[in-house]
Amino acid sequence: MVNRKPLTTVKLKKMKQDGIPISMITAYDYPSALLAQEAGIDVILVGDSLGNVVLGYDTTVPVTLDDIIYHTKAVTRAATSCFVVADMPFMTYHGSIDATLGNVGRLMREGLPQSVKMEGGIEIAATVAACVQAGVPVMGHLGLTPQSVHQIGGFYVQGKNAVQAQKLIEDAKALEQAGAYAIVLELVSESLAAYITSQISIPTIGIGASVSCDGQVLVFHDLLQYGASEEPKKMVKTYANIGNEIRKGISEYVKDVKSRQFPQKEHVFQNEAWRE
Ligand SMILES: Nc1nc(=O)c2c([nH]1)NC[C@@H]1CN(c3ccc(C(=O)N[C@@H](CCC(=O)O)C(=O)O)cc3)CN21
Ligand SMILES: CC(C)C(=O)C(=O)O
Ligand SMILES: [Mg+2]
Repeated sequence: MVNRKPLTTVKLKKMKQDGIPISMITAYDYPSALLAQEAGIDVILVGDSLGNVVLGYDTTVPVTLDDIIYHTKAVTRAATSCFVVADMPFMTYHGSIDATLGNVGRLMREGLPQSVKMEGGIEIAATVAACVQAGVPVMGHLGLTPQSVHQIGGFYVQGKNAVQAQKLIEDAKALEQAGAYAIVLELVSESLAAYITSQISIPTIGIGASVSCDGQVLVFHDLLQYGASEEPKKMVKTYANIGNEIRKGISEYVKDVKSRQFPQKEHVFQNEAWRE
């Protein structure tokens, strides 16, 4: 059982200075958050990837603020010492500052995470600054930003030419300037991730962005092979195959039910008094 003092944005920034890598994983419910915490994870992300891995959508676009609040509530009931970040869903932080602060406020009050995450750079810098001024820590997210998949045209490596790379570098600096305390870097080359990491004082947390980042994040269902039996993406290392374990367990159960091998005497209550 892990029992540590709660992590804070201040400590996360100090981890970069001290060269201590930040471990981050997504989780979407009570048991997964509890297991991640017991395993010693630093940061839990209630990612909008729940649209893919929990709700069965093709993209994160259909995920709503209510979806994220519902799952964040479950995660924060379990995560008492991990730092919990919740994704702001598609288009919930692109209206007026008032509307954005209303959405951020609902998520913070109802879901009780320590922080929110937003995709984008210079375009959302003023929004990030407004949230930080309101007392809400914001994690940025650059590189492949899945909420913009229809604009990008697919889930591709980002920052491949000088113009795109320069934009990413400026985005990272703008987020730092706006008061973000960390930035997820998704699907960028090793050298570009290393350069961005060296140019800002806040930690970068990579996914498909090399070991040069200050931390790493993966989707729970990807690293544990929990769910659709598809080829793992290049950026994923699978550490367990719980999908196989679950399939095996359930098929044994089905076999036992069909052959009347379950339940056995030990699973059943005996009482004759009702006859009298
Ligand atoms: N299960 C899951 N894992 C994720 O990491 C994830 C989601 N869902 N949903 C939201 C976004 C989408 N993400 C994705 C989706 C696809 C690739 C992918 O197919 N990447 C290719 C590289 C393509 C290229 O070479 O440009 C790969 O082979 O890894 C990567 C990240 C990351 N996020
Ligand atoms: C892939 C991570 C960074 C994310 O944004 C998510 O899980 O939604
Ligand atoms: Mg996300």
